[in-house]
Amino acid sequence: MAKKKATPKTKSKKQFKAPKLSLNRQQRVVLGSFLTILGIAILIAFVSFMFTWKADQSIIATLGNREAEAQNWLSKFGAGISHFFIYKGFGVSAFSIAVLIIVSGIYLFLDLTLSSLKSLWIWGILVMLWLSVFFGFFGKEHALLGGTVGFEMNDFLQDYLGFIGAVLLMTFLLITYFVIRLKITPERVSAYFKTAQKEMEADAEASTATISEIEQVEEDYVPKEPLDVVVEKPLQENVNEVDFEDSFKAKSGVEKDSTPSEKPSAKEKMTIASTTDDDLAMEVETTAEEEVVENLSSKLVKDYGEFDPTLELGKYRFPPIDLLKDYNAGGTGITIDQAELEENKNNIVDTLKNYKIEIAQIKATVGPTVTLYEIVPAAGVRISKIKNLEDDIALSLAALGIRIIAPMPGKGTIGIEVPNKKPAIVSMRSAIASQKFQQAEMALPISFGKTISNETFVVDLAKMPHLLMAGATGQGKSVGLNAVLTSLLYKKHPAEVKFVLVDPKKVELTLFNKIERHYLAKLPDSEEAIITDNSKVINTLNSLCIEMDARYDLLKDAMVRNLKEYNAKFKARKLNPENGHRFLPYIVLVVDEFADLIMTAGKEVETPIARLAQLARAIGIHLIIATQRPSVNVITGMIKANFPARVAFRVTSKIDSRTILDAGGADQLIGRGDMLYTQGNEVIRIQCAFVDTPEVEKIVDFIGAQKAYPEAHLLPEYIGEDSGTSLDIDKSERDALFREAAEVLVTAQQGSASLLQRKLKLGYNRAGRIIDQLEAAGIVGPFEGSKARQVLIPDLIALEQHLENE
Ligand SMILES: Nc1ncnc2c1ncn2[C@@H]1O[C@H](COP(=O)(O)OP(=O)(O)OP(=O)(O)O)[C@@H](O)[C@H]1O
Repeated sequence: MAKKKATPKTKSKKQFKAPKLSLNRQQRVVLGSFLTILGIAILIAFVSFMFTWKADQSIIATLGNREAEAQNWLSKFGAGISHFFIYKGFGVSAFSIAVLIIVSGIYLFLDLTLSSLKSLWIWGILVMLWLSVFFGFFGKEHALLGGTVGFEMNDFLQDYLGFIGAVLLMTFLLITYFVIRLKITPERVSAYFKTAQKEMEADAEASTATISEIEQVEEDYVPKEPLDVVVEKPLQENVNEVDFEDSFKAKSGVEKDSTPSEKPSAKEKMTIASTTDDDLAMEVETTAEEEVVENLSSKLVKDYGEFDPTLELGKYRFPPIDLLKDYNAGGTGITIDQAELEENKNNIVDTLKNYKIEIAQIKATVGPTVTLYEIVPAAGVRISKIKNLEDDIALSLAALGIRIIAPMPGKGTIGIEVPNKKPAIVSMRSAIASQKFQQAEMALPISFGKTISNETFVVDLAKMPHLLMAGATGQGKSVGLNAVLTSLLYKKHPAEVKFVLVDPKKVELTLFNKIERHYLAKLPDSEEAIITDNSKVINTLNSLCIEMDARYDLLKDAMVRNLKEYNAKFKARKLNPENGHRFLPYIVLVVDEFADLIMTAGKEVETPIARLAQLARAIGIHLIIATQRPSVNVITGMIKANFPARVAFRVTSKIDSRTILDAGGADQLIGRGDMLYTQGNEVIRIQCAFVDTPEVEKIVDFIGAQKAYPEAHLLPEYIGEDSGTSLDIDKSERDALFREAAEVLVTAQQGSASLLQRKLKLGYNRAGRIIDQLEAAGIVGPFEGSKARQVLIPDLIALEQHLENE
């Protein structure tokens, strides 16, 4: 069955894609109406020609003459065209040309599938030629029947084959037509007669049968039930696969609904057929069921092509590479300084010798910022001994940022990384232009920079699936974030990825405001897409959780396991948008300064972040969280467990390095984009690609100047627990302790629920309720994360007045 399906699919694709692509809907309507009207005109002319051809014969030669008068209903045009097609052409069979033109026009006008149209034309013209030649037999008596072409062709055949030969050839062509076009085979003909005969017999029996006889007949059919399964199976398949297309749903619905009434007759037919003729049973099945299954999504794909999510911004152009600066253009690329290499090598060998460590071999790899010296110690030297000498070796090399990797994973050597005296800047331009990035077949490719061996380091954010970034201030974190965002902007269409940007520092990510309507996602009620207010972060995170749940429901409904499969199915038009299905872009949440967020909102932020991190990988929501302070109260166990991919820029202490990487080393980096990356086990040293603010600005300007969506991608609305309650609170429903509570807060000038709990000895819920009532009364300000609310009344006297004036 699968084979069967594949063949017509590819065939039809080849045949009918071209006309689909060349005309848009308006052009189709115009062309369609033109053809329909032209066809009708020709038809009228042809009909008229049947009566007026003799009268118009004389003016055919002088059609250009305005004075000449034609009898044809369509005057000279009608006379001319009819003369050409009927008299000179194919005789009466030329009528089929008019019909074909009308049908083509209707097809275009109604935007019907062109596949059947093409075969209609081919067969129509063949039939016309055959008829024309056939009528050519009578050409001498009736010139109009076969037309000149028909007569001449017939004459030609007769010259070579004789009359009998020509008749036999024409008969053979007729048989071929019946067999190929109408699929009439001897078996079908005999089967048809047999069925007709049986039906007639059954009718006759039924008319004479008594009620008991009918019951008897029904019982007779019971043993043949298994045949039902054969009939029903395709129907079930149909439902599984379809789910999506409403039109199909409607169709299958009709079929299902009609099953009770129609099925018995089908069953009857099958039963009769199976006892007499197996071939008939086959015919019934395939024509009724297969058609529908085949039609489902493939019909839509055939007609409209695969769904293209980028179509709305079809003219979108990706930013050109020239917007990025080439920092190495002036020759500041990686230079191999032989003297420096030699000096470092000697230093390493000498230092190790001082500690009685003999080296068998040493090899250097020069990277952009550091050079890796790989040493193979002489036999019998313990690795831990070298590792312990890390600081001593660093001292004797007089360099900051020495890192010892003992042993090098998978190499059997010990690595000593020594910073270069003249580090090279790795430009974002080179990272983006690299073949590795350009050819990356990844969902969300990120070009981080270059490894020690000068290879561009490209990873897939979708596989990470979340990224934690840490580094002390000024070590390259913001540049790193920009490198991530730039990578995605260079590789992903606005329809494919959306960013949710959280920037409490208010300056780092504001640049991206310009691409709000292209790439950003926001809450429906918020003005700015970039979130700078911590209290709004909570709503956004919860909204992302809602989006996550909604996406899981869609995936479940579509019976797929992840976003990639879902979108592939959607593109193949197997999911019906009317059932809520839509193309799902990846969502990348970027939080700059996570520490700040945790400090102000604590658990309220941590819980949704952890939930998203745990569950969102399959549905295409990926988190990137950056922090200056990688302390354990910021990067909690729960967060760490769900962020296997980590990036560490230089941090100030070994403890911080351990918190972020579960290993030391980040404290020994040299800064300026020198970073360590891990995705579980191996730690890789990378020089982060450098992208400066003006470069990012150029990119967002370039994108921002292009046609955009009407608004930013909207996330689902989240109604926070605290919002909306305040204004509805009725005065009469105020708590008995309302006044006392107001006095406590005004006296303390601190709007906190816990203060009320302590002073009035209340439970948490009641204190919370009173706070809401106080907010509604305008005594305390709105909720501000974990900070206490502002008290809006300065003292008790003012409170008295405020309450009296209410
Ligand atoms: N990959 C890099 N290559 C070269 N220089 C870099 C790189 N990354 C950062 N720098 C240098 O370090 C400076 C500070 O970088 P950046 O602004 O990214 O630090 P930061 O960690 O974000 O600091 P803060 O946390 O205070 O925002 C940059 O202005 C730049 O001069």
